[in-house]
Amino acid sequence: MEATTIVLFGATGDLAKRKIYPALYNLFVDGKLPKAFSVVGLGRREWSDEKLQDNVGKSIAEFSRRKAVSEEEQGKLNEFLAAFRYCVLDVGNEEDYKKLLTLVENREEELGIPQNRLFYLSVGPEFFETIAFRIKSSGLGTTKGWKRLVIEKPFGHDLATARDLNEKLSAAFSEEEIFRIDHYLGKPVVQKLEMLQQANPVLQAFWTNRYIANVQITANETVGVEERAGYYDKSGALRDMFQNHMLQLLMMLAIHLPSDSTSEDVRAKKKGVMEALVPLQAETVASRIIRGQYKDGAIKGEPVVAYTAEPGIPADTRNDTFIAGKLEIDNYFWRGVPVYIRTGKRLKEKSTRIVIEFKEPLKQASQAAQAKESGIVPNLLVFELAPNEGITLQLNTREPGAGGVFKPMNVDLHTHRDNTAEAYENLIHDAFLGDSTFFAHWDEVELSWAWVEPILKAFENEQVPLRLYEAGSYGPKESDELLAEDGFHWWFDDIEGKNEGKTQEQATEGEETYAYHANH
Ligand SMILES: NC(=O)C1=CN([C@@H]2O[C@H](COP(=O)(O)OP(=O)(O)OC[C@H]3O[C@@H](n4cnc5c(N)ncnc54)[C@H](OP(=O)(O)O)[C@@H]3O)[C@@H](O)[C@H]2O)C=CC1
Ligand SMILES: O=C1O[C@H](COP(=O)(O)O)[C@@H](O)[C@H](O)[C@H]1O
Repeated sequence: MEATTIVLFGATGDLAKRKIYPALYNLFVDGKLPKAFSVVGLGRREWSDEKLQDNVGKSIAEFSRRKAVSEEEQGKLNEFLAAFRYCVLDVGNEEDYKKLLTLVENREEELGIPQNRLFYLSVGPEFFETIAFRIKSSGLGTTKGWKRLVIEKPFGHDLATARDLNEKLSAAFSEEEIFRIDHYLGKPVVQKLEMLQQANPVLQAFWTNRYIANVQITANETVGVEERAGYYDKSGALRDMFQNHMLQLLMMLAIHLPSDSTSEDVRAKKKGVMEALVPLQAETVASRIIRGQYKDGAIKGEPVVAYTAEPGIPADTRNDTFIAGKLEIDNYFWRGVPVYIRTGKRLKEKSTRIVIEFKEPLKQASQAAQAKESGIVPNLLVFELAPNEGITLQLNTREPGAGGVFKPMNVDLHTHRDNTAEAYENLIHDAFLGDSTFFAHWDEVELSWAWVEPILKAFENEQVPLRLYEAGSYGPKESDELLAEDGFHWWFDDIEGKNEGKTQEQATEGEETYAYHANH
């Protein structure tokens, strides 16, 4: 891996503290950073190099999956911290960039490394354009090595602003140099989706409308708006989660990849999925999309306030904290397979998963009824992203002497091993390598915004009712009805509450299956 200087805008901020420093440290310990690297942290705060190093050390102690406990580990940590320098910079101040350029060049000279520069924008989106412009105008972007831009979400507020931002970034960086982070693409199970398909012809063969009855993508959260009222009330679940993370999961799931696929192939296929996604019309939005907002309620026995009573949220806000939708992909593989997506805040449990429900082989009504009677459930392929990670295939089995009654049995295809790399580690490592497979290409971002545009308009024009749901529930009942109309239901919702407060693992302890609500 080539020697690199990371220029980190937003080095004093929350994301750097919670995600970026721990990720860099774990990569360093794993020997996955370049042998020679340097980090130049930036912010307006009057910090010194030592103050930054001290804060990075604290962030690792608090947030890293690896801690520096032993003397040897402490030595390694000190070696890591020695790579950090700090520079006070206000993004709008041209003079500050000159100072920064001098510092970066001096460091490159000191370490004897080429001018490979990775600019990481961990700042608010209002600064993205200015920074890209200043990187160019100050000469920071004129390197004898390579340059890359890693950029956090949100990428635009709608289609027009996203296009505008992209145009401005393109004046300073080419598409190949822009790495748009969508941290869901860094999640280990999501990265396995690609590999599983490529390496297993049997899965490829079943990945079609011939065998699949429906797909369900869920990202339920228990947290509310947290400290981000200002951002979230202008964003809502649609912009915050659906336009990016949820549609990225859909793309990753729906692509068909031959075993020798390249990064370009993956991106071309993802673009193809977005192009095949049946657009919603103003008249169809209300029948396909459920918009929700949480009322007060209780989560794991603790009372929580309504969204409108959260600090910093206007009492009359119509913002969406929940969204569910029914989508269709009109291509050879997926035509006729409904894809249901839901995500929301203040729901009963944290659960992020993709469920592929396979068709029932028994076609006749009498046989289907008989199958139900005897306990047969559909085959499911489940990708569990959170709170635990795992990939499971649910099959039916019958023990001798059990009165002919079937019961579900799980085949574990992958289980989480402790201390594996986290999303940010995977993504930052790829950015060092220049591998953009798991970053969002502009085409995908543009098509995603274009697809959600009618929903944004319909919300604005109040064409979709705002359904209030109790905090601690699974969202508005209309979200269940969306599936019920097609004869389906959301898998694994713990509606009877028998797994209240338990992790999925605890919930399934001693059971042969984790299909603990399969009979819903
Ligand atoms: N936090 C998170 O979990 C996530 C964050 N993101 C995204 O990451 C980005 C950063 O978020 P987060 O770290 O939470 O934000 P914070 O508000 O915690 O940090 C903002 C950073 O920007 C710096 N900054 C603000 N104004 C200026 C300025 N005029 N000139 C120079 N630096 C400035 C601040 O430094 P100083 O105050 O010293 O100037 C600080 O380091 C955002 O785009 C956010 O949407 C994405 C996913 C998750
Ligand atoms: O990007 C975001 O993601 C988090 C959820 O991420 P996860 O990895 O915990 O599933 C969400 O809480 C936040 O609102 C959103 O901005």
